[in-house]
Amino acid sequence: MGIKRWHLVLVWILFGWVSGVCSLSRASFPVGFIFGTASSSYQQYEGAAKEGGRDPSIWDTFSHEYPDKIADGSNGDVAIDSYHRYKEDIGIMKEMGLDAYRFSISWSRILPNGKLSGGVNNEGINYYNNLINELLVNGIQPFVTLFHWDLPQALEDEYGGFLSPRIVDDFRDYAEVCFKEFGDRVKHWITLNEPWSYTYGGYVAGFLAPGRCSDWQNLNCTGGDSAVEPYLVAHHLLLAHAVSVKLYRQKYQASQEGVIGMTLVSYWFVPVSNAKHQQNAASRALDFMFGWFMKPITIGNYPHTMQSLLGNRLPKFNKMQSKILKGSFDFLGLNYYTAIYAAYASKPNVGKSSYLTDARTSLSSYHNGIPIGPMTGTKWIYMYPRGIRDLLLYTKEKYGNPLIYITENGVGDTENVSSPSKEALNDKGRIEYHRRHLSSLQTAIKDGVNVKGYFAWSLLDNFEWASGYTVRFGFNFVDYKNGLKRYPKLSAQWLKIFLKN
Ligand SMILES: N=C(CCCS[C@@H]1CC(=O)N(Cc2ccccc2)C1=O)N[C@@H]1O[C@H](CO[C@@H]2OC[C@@H](O)[C@H](O)[C@H]2O)[C@@H](O)[C@H](O)[C@H]1O
Repeated sequence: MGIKRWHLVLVWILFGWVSGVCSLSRASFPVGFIFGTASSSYQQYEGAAKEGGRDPSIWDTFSHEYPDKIADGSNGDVAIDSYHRYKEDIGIMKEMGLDAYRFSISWSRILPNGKLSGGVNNEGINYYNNLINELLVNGIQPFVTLFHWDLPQALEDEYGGFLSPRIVDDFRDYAEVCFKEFGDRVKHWITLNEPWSYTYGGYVAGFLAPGRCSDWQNLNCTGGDSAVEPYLVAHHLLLAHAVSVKLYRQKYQASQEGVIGMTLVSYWFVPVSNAKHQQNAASRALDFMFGWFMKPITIGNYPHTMQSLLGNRLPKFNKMQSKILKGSFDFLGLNYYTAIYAAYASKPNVGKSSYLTDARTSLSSYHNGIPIGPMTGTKWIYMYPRGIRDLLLYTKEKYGNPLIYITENGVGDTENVSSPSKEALNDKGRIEYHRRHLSSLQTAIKDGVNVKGYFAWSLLDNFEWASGYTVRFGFNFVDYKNGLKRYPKLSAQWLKIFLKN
């Protein structure tokens, strides 16, 4: 029986698929596409919590006062000691062939008591100058986040941190010190990392600092109101962002020629069926997580769904605030980890409101007992690579195709490995996760999404907030029991080859 035409077509398709998937490399992406890794100051990379003139952040307080809220009762006092080892770590980045490094500045290392009036800590300025200079001499671009959740404790004590509008001017003053001191060499600024996570973790569910939520939610919080405080905190985060972008554009951008944006995180929400009310539920879920911040920085106001469902619980922007918020980003940082099913949920019959139920949606990683994607080493991350493309296409279509950098994507291992064993370094699951997400990202680029870079979370294992050191996201293993020695995992070798070709 002769080879039929459709046989040839099938072979051609299979060959194309195999060569596409297997030969994915830097060359699969546009020339100039930036590949990097991401990190943050307190959470993972700095340590030296009490050294170099730094004063406590809310994470120093939270991890020391509530060790039971951290899986292994640990903290970031030493973390992985990048404060002293940054040259070694930059050597690892160079060896891997990375183009850029995203890190955050510790606010309380620059302004120990949070305010400009309290004085600038020159040891902090020196540390970050050394870090930035070492990156640049090694041909690595710094992408700098101003706020990655480690608020100076002094501001939390004085006026409740982001619960108060007073934070807006203090954040702007802090941002200006950074623009002045580092802006001649830092050309990519990110004002906030994941304002949703800071708000949700710190004021809705209470598992992140400062650990606030409604008492009736029985989540062992330190006080708070999950129906009101999250919307106040988010409002002040947005205003702090907007006044800092305005300052940068008015006073520094012309001479320093950098760009500034914000990093948002979102699930991709999959409706449990095509029924209209289920599709609307998924859309509402996106508004309450992504649109909550993306809409204000795009058009200067909150999503209509939030306005109609929340009424007076949602603060309002005045004309001036709306004006400075609208278009307050040159690029969007987008963090994507996983997708989740969204279903319609009726208004809860308990009289109490909470962000947890305000969107009238029920979220689950399972539908009819089937997970949304293969499980991974991290309990809330199910492999759903098409979600990065769907979220990018949604952003392109709904928010005017902005310039985007994927500023975090990654997966953690939770095996209780404590030594750099063969098994611990053999992280095939991480290779599969990143390869599949990069393949999906490549498709999104072909679909016309304006994405110019990808930062993996994370270069090194590190302190993972409520999970402490029990979850490992690094391409490089850190031996916490033996001098924080760094060991490349299999994924580090894979990424090095990916970046070379
Ligand atoms: N983890 C987040 C928040 C993602 C929100 S999506 C999903 C929903 C949810 O409730 N959680 C848990 C959560 C929410 C907020 C913060 C941390 C963890 C999610 O991660 N973002 C980035 O993820 C990275 C990996 O997060 C880890 O994920 C596994 C968790 O067990 C661990 O505590 C967390 O640090 C962090 O290291 C970065 O600092 C952070 O920017």
